[in-house]
Amino acid sequence: MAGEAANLARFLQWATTLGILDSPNSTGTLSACLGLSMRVSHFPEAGGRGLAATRALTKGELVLRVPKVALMTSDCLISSDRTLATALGNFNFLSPAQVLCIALLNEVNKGRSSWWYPYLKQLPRSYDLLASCSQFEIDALQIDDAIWTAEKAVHKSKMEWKEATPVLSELNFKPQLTTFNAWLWASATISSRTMHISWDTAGCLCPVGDFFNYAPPEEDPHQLDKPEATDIDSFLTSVDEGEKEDSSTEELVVANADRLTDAGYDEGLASYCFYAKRNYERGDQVLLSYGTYTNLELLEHYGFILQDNPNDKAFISLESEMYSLCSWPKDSLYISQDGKPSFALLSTLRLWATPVSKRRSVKHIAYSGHLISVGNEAAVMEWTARRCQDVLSSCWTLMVEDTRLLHIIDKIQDCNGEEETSSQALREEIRSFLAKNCVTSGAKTTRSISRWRLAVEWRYSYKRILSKCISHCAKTLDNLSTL
Ligand SMILES: C[S@@+](CC[C@H](N)C(=O)[O-])C[C@H]1O[C@@H](n2cnc3c(N)ncnc32)[C@H](O)[C@@H]1O
Repeated sequence: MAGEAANLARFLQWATTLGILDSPNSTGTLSACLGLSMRVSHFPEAGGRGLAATRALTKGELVLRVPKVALMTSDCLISSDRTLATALGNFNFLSPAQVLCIALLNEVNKGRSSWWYPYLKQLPRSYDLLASCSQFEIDALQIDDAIWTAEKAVHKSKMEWKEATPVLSELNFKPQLTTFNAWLWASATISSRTMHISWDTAGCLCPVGDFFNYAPPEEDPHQLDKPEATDIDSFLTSVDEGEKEDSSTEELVVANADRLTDAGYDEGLASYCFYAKRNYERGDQVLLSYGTYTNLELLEHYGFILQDNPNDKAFISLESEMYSLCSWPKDSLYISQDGKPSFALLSTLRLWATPVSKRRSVKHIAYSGHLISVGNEAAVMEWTARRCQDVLSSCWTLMVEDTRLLHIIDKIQDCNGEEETSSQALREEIRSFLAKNCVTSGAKTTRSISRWRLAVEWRYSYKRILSKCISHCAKTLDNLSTL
């Protein structure tokens, strides 16, 4: 801990000399890069190390400026290292992210002699991104879609590492920096800490700017959802309105493409600039929205999830005919965090539940988000609830068991020993974890427990969405039965 504090102090001093500054109005030489608007603090429940406001901050205010010279980019690392430039020159098939990974490891390999040493020293030692998960941790996700995503992430990392291996050898790195674990560390650093820049898709590492923890964007103006039309008023309206233009799917696809951020590189100021996304009181954690992410995406790219993520979604497998019926993109067919089917999913299900011969004539109603008929709506709700229930039943633990398991994992983390449980499924899962981890070192086990916990938390949050959806369907069916 003392070492960590010393590393942080040295890093902040270094950052100050580079002109990183948390006040846009200060002039002259400052003794510290932070303190005027924010300070480094610890938020155990919301990201660990982060930035706290040292005064009231106003929404839109510039709270941090990181000059270009302090941004770690592939360009700057390569241009200052001829050996690296030559080695990379022989392997021009590598992606920008692979190049940045290699350049980052190259700096780590230099140790104290790296100009970036103070920055490198205070980076996290390990991460909990999906790509770092063992098969046990992946299986703990329980849901096929998530397991597939995690296995794909591991596979992708392995492939990228293998492709990069000849360059790592050519650069004569210390053996421990050529391993897959070292690669995972570098790629997780890049995935979870880089900021967008227009001149390199790999982004840049932004000292101090990468201390901001995440909060989801307040609202997502690009959501595909439209107002729901499940009630009888909108049903009647839709019948009165008659034929309407189909909603433009193209527009919706384009709308989902760009991400929201409250930071960006400012050419005029030649700095990366961070703005307060809302008003903050002194002591509040100052947060940044890295973008709009589901919990699975947060886990994949950043290694954490949010208990209450307004952008979380559950994807359920649909009949193949459903995908071909609709022109919405696949990723718009989901159940939202509140348990309601997305606009596109509901429209698709309504069309699918219509007899084939009638689909053409009701397509415009379905695509404008309106209920087609009471019978159709009831069929849609019954199908949706059944599909959600099937997924829940296919999981080897119930939600209540997941909650219990989280409690047990906390006890294991606190070294309080074993907890009794009457659930056979939980006993199996705990036994399997202990069997796989008893031979590994303490630090490794701690990481593994933390990733196992994340997987259980994730599956619980997914099941909660499905269970909310079942309640939503039951409520809608109830309302329909009174019509
Ligand atoms: C850009 S860094 C933020 C600073 C980081 N906490 C640090 O100590 O350097 C992003 C990482 O912080 C953590 N993080 C950020 N926001 C979080 C949140 N709301 N909840 C939990 N962890 C969070 C995750 O580990 C994520 O990968």
